[in-house]
This record gives sequence, structure tokens and C-alpha cells, in this order.
Amino acid sequence: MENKKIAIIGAGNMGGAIVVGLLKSGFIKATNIFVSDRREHVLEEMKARGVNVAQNNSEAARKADVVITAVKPYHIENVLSEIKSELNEDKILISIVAGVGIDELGAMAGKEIPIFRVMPNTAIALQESLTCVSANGNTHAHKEYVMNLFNQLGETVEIQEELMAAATALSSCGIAFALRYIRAAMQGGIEIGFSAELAQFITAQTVKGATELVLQTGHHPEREIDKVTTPRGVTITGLNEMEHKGFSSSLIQGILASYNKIEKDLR
Ligand SMILES: NC(=O)C1=CN([C@@H]2O[C@H](COP(=O)(O)OP(=O)(O)OC[C@H]3O[C@@H](n4cnc5c(N)ncnc54)[C@H](OP(=O)(O)O)[C@@H]3O)[C@@H](O)[C@H]2O)C=CC1
Ligand SMILES: O=C(O)[C@@H]1CCC=N1
Repeated sequence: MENKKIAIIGAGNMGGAIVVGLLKSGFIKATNIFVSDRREHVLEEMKARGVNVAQNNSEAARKADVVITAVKPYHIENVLSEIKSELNEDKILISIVAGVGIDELGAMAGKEIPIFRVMPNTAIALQESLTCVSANGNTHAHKEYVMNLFNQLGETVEIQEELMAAATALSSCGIAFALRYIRAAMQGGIEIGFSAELAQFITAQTVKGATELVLQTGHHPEREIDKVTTPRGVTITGLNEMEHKGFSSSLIQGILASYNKIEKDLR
């Protein structure tokens, strides 16, 4: 178990999910986690999980060795101006804020400190995130710790920072895109006879199976698709109809739209 203390500033969807994942992983004791948030009910929920609730962001940052900022893009500047006096070269700043670069974070912190920019997704609560990590030049001594931290919470990939917007669209937004596929498939399933509950279970387990086929074999999806599409059979009929209606094209355009939005400026 790690002895470093972790502060999480902003315990909403992602900050809260990180706390849940960390506690499940056993990587850190609840008493070594400090959260701060401006919403009282969020803090009550965190308290119930046994983690420390700080009076304010500065107190959380002061008490921790590692500070994870998980506030919306338009709040990060205020948060960093509040906590910058607590940051130094021995502390690690990890930002999951979409669309805010390492240089900008450094400028907001106003000093040369180790900064990691990290892009997880909400499956982090189940230790099933795909987390992309990039870092500034002051982080060599801390990289192993940070990779290890996020490896407890799923799979971790180190990327060049220029790919961070792409990582956000593909992995972080990707959870919602995949879930929308599941919802649509369920709606189809209901129309052909299943109850909503059974349609959800069948769809989710089917998606899990498809995922494992790709992850465990490393095969290109089309190779596995070829095994399903019997000539003159039902699968190719359905697939071609989906493509006539723009299935792949609409997914690709959606990913590009998300990417372009991040690139434009989220603040
Ligand atoms: N949601 C996701 O799937 C992902 C999100 N991200 C990034 O993570 C960040 C957080 O997103 P998400 O968790 O969805 O957002 P949430 O709004 O759910 O969580 C942010 C929390 O921080 C609180 N907060 C706002 N300002 C402050 C402040 N000054 N001090 C302390 N707490 C504050 C918010 O309160 P209030 O509601 O009052 O503002 C809220 O409770 C964003 O920058 C996003 O880009 C990255 C990957 C995935
Ligand atoms: O939608 C958003 O802006 C955030 C960033 C990635 C996922 N959720």
C-alpha cells in the first residue's frame, strides 16, 4: 500500500469515481485521501466512504503529496490560484481537466512543479478506465508512481500531450458513445420482443463479449465480424442496412465533433 497522501479537488462525477476506484483497489487507505468540493452533499457522500473532507481546497492541497484537480475547465484557474502557495517541486499535480494544457496549468500554478495531465473515463470507479497520461519535464522522479497509481484503476497509456484532445474524445467521451450504442440496441431488442431488463442484460453481455474478442485476440474487428456474417445470412443484412443509414460515418463524425470542440476551447 502506498503511503503518499492524495487530495482530490472536485469530487463530482470523475473525482468521486476516482475515490471509489482507489478505495476498491486497496492502493491507499481512506484516511490518506483528502477531498474538497463546494457541494455539501458531495462531501457528505465522501465522508460516508471514510475519506477526509477538507475545509477548503488549500487545506486539501496542504495535507497531500499528490493533488488531483477534477473541476470543470472553467473552474481550474480559480482552483489553482487558491492552492498554488501549497504546491512545490516535491508535490505532484495531476489534472484531469479536459482541454487545459500542461503549460497553461504551470502558468496558473505560477511555478515549476511536476505536472501530469491525465485523461481517464468514468469506468475508473470499477478499476476499468482507459487512462492516458502525459507529463512535463519535471516529472521523472514521479512517473513510476503515477503510472502505478492509474494502473490500479484500469489500463494506462503514456502519450504525447498533443494527443490529449484525441484521447479525451476517444476514451473519456467514448464511454458515453458506447453506452448510446447499448441503449439503441436495447431499443431494437425491445421492439422485437424482449423486456427492457432482458434486452439490457443481453446487449451488455454481448458488447462485453465483442470487447473481449478484440482485447484477447488482438484481431481487427472486421476479422471477428467475418466469422458472424454468414453469406446471404441475417447479420450482413442488418449490418449493411446500418451502414446505409450512416452508422460508421455518424460515429466518426461524432468523435471528430467532440475532438474539434476540445481543440476550440472548453472554457
Ligand atoms: N465526466 C467525465 O466523464 C470526464 C471528465 N473529465 C474532466 O474532469 C473534470 C470534472 O468533470 P466532472 O467530474 O464531470 O464534473 P463535476 O461537475 O461532476 O465535478 C466537479 C466538482 O467540482 C466542484 N467544484 C467546482 N468549483 C470548485 C471549486 N472552486 N472548489 C472545489 N470544488 C469545486 C463542482 O461543484 P459545482 O457543481 O458547484 O460546480 C463539482 O462538484 C472536467 O474538467 C472534465 O473535463 C475528464 C474525463 C472524463
Ligand atoms: O464532456 C466533457 O466535456 C467531459 C470531458 C470528457 C468527458 N466528459
